[in-house]
Amino acid sequence: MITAPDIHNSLLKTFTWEELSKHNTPDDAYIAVRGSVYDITNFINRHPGGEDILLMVAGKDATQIFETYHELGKVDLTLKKYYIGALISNELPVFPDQSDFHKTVKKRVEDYFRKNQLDPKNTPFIWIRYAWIYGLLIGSYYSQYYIPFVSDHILLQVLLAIALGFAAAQVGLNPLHDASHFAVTHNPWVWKLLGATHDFLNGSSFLVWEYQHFLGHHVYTNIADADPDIVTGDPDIRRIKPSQRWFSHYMNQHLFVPLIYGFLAFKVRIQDIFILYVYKSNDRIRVNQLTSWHTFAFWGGKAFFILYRVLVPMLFHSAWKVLALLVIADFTASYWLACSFQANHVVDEVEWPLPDDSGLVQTDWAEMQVITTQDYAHDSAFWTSIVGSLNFQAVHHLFPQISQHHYPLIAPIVKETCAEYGIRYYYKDTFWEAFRSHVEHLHNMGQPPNKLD
Ligand code: HEM
Repeated sequence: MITAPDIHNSLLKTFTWEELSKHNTPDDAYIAVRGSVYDITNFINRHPGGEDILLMVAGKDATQIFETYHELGKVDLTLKKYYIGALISNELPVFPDQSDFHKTVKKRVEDYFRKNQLDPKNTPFIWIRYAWIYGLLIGSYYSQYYIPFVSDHILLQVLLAIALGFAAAQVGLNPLHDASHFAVTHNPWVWKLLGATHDFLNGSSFLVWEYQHFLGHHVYTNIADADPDIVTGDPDIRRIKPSQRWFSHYMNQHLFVPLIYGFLAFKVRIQDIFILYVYKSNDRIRVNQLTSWHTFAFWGGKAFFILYRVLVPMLFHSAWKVLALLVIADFTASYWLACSFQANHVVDEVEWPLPDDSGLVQTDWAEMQVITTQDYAHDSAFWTSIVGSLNFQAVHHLFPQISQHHYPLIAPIVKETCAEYGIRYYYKDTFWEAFRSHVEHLHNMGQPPNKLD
């Protein structure tokens, strides 16, 4: 754990979170870790994990991210060199010092890779998976519109649109997701390029996903007003967390809410623009200045998506047909993604932690990752391969920096350590049971609160 260097108290410079937030550019970058502030401006372009990561966390408290993405204590001495003062207030919830469970599970998993001489991020199998995903996407797109026999039969086109939607979801669940956690190779350029395939092939921003998922959801899982995945209005279309006010239209939400998940992909493409250019924030997660690469990938991706999915096909087919096939593919991708995300966290069994009045979450961060998560179907190679290993969600939340290919190998270590420390591990035997518990959760959250008391 990082502690402030031994400096006389009178020399200690202090920063509020608002002051910290102003130091968020490449020429002036501070971060906070465990209540200490560090000026990392001169380290940014020397960071072995690449510049982009540090530019996203600049001006923020990066405690959990810093501790997750480095081996236990390995880079603490490097960080200490940049110490400049203490953080005296917090923008978002903070967590207690790492518990014994947290340190033990991390050490055991790190030892496992050392002992077996395995590289946590490199495995040839993942490239085979990426190859069939990109192959399916390009093949189903091309044959749907440009191979004469196929493109003359609407039924075949519809089937290929479904295959295209499935492949688009797989891009999200695999290369995009792996790259956003730096879990494939040690090369920041590989992460950048794989991430950009989401911009160009799916029309959705890798950068916005990073802010939402890597900086938001993974740090503040299921914490209301901090986890961007569970942001809701008041009232909203759905009630998913106990802290939300109840309105009568939630009564039958379990019947209609799953139907609207089909609009996810469309919503995200539009929302991206507002997050980066209008609000400059993804709910409570502030967005920093964009690099020229990010600007290129964002606008280049949107333009290429419209070109290859709408304008070029319209040269060969009627507009209504192109739009109908786009909607079919989008609905397939959206349902696939939404259903697998919801089955992991928005379910009855898991916890919905809230910070106390001082902003402190009472549970250790790693323990919180386990108790806010539901796993399923660990024994099914089929489900593991088609949900991008998200059925090992607890392992993924504790060790997002490790290749998904290794999750089945380290899951027993995580489960045993949880059992040893008395930490509940929520598990369902099948995906369908896990998804059913999402629908049950919607049903229960839809009832007037005192009816369930
Ligand atoms: C807080 C956000 C940060 C994240 C998400 C992050 C992420 C990473 C990642 C992914 C790597 C591994 C690259 C690889 O796969 O080989 C890495 C390596 C490294 N990072 Fe960071 N980093 C962060 C901040 C920092 C800071 C502030 C410092 C020090 C001032 C630092 C020092 C290092 C060092 C020394 C390494 C090499 C470690 C090794 O050899 O194993 N990082 N970081």
